[in-house]
Amino acid sequence: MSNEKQPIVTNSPVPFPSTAIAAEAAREGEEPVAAVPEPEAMSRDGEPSEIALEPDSVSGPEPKMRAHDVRVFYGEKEALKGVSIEVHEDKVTAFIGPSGCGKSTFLRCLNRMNDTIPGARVTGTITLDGEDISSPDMDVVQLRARVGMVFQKPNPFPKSIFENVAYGPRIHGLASGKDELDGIVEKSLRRAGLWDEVKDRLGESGTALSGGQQQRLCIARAIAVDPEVILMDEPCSALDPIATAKIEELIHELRGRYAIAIVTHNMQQAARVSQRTAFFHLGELIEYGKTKDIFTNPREQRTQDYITGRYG
Ligand SMILES: Nc1ncnc2c1ncn2[C@@H]1O[C@H](COP(=O)(O)OP(=O)(O)OP(=O)(O)O)[C@@H](O)[C@H]1O
Repeated sequence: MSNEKQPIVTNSPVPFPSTAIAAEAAREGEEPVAAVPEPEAMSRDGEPSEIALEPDSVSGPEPKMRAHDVRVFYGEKEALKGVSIEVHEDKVTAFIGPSGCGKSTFLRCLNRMNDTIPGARVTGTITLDGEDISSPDMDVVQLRARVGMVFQKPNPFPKSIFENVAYGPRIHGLASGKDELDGIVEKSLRRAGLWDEVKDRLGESGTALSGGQQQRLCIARAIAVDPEVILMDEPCSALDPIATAKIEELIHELRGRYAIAIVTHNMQQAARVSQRTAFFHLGELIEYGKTKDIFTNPREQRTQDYITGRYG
């Protein structure tokens, strides 16, 4: 068999239902490609790519979030070098690339989590529904409710399952009374695919759940404040294959209700769950496009090398 351009979408180590997700991901993509390559993207022969588009030339529906020329500095070091990309409401966008290429750094830009890192400085523009998230008018607490985050390691509060989910709606004043709060907790746990497993033990500690359940609890916690975007930073890397499959299935179900961006080291996972993929390398966005195209017909040699396992 030829070694070239092996599509990896069929190479799933995780059983059904993720296989079904992969099939859908592979079918996905009749709409125009919202490709926004890094402006300096080079083609395989080293010439500037003819198909590189300026970010503003992208057609199609207005993205939920748009990043333009985003740079991140940790002290003097430029960790992210002018990234322009879009996150769409009805799509899962995967960020892939070798360790240290800036995936998590970029993800954190989308809800200003880098503000919490001493010495980190972000330039460029990121909009949410057209509104600059760095503007003085943007309340960062509200922003992080609208753009929620799920981390690599499940991090439930050391509180009850109920309180883990109720905490956010309570501090954001989303429920006018106990019944409404109960309703939000149930709805969020249902959407996170956890309700049936925990409905009889809501008073137990969230930390007593299995790793996969904890991660779904963290997703329920993010959902409870009614976000528009959910950012996931390697949400399955601490989970076994069965728990991973459940999270992937959940991502599939949540798509459409929330814009989702996911950082993953696992290319099969990116292929299974996403409709758009962005490949980062050494702080640059090398290529961004339909997941199917990135994995079966990448434009850039560096993408091809990465997805075929030549480095990373
Ligand atoms: N808090 C920080 N302070 C200083 N440098 C940092 C910090 N966080 C990340 N970096 C550096 O920024 C670069 C990008 O890191 P980042 O964690 O975003 O990459 P990544 O692609 O998510 O990596 P991984 O896949 O290993 O998690 C790396 O060189 C990293 O060392």
